[in-house]
Amino acid sequence: MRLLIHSAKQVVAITDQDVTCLPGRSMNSVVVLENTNGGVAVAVDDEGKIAAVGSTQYVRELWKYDDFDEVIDATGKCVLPGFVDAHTHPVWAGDRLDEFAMKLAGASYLEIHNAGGGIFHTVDKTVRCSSEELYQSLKDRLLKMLQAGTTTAECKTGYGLETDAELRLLQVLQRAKQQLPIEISITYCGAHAIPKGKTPEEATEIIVRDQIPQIQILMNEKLLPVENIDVFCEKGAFDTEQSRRILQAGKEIGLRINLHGDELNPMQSAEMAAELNATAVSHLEKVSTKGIEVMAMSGTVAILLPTTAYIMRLKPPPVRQLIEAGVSVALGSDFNPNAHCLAMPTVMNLACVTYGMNMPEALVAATLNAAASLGRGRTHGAIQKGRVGDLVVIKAEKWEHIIYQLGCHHHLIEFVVKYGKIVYSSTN
Ligand SMILES: N=CN[C@@H](CCC(=O)O)C(=O)O
Ligand SMILES: [Zn+2]
Repeated sequence: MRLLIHSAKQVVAITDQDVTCLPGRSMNSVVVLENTNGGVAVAVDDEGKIAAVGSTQYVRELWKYDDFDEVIDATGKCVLPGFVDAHTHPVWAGDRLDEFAMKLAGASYLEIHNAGGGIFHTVDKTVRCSSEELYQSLKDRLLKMLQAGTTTAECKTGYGLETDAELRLLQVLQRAKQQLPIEISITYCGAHAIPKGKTPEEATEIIVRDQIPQIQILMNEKLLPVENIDVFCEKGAFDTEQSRRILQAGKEIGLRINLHGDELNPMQSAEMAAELNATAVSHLEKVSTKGIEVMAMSGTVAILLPTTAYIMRLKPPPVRQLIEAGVSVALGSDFNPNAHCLAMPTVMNLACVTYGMNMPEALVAATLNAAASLGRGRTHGAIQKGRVGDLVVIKAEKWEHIIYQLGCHHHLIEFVVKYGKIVYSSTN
């Protein structure tokens, strides 16, 4: 056996049902295991899967301490599932500190983007950088995410745009997937902006006729493990019909659809996504009532990104309406040069304070529902027998402290565990 955590004050299982997500109002409560006689334990087997969860007494009847490679005494502490970050853009060079100052002075995101800054600025810096430099900065960011409790992250390309540049970013992500202890779900986001000198139609054509077929060849040869396809469906980027074409082409080569939609303008992205049976749509500040209804029917996960809305001072998405309609809501950090946040505890706090979510809803959104947005709702995001042993141990007697103590996750998180292996310890 790989790992035993015993005597915990609380183990937040999230659910005790056989489910792959918690939609709508069912997000409102999480299953928390407590036991006044010796606390609660979690055992992880040699394959990194949870073998048992229950009272310490019960788990100790099944195995002896000596049966485990590692044992953690969690007396007075809480165990949560590793966080799943449903939306990140982690491979890029340069920063956008100047633009942060411009936005503070009143410039809008689209004004900066349309003037050739924003994503274009980052693309310029990224394409000049070597793959080794890109990998080193990616590694640094992903390890910081891990230290903040994220054990699985969705990671997008999108700062290459041209075919070779996008393929290079996919390769950098693949190296990270092979070499780092954080689990990565790779998303191809070649349709992140219209490359300079091209029309949206030309850019769409290149993606559909050139980029996607090249990715398909590499996937077939098992050289690139891409999972999702993304498009920035927005005025000034790809319109809804161009987005539909690109996403459909991605779906045809076996990618899950996971797009940026209805963020700055109502684009009917949610309606289009539901028609294509998309796995997830991110942002949704401007989603329509019809869009919410059809997302609930198609089971498309709504990935909300409170850091972006906070930094850009956007009106929040209709979170309560999404939840009341029965949509599964997930959270992502949206880590990118515009929203420089790597920590899901901060994201959960923002979701509660700025989006009016309660703490169980925020935790479900950062664990099980985020896992569902990456096709991992059966295996990740909860502490249940048979699921992956991805765990966070915090130094607090109630799990809610990880949300409540804004900016203090470094002081709270004692261990981060991936597949039953301790991959971060605050004492080392
Ligand atoms: N909207 C598009 N993509 C990012 C921003 C990327 C950037 O500004 O570099 C987002 O999700 O917020
Ligand atoms: Zn994004």
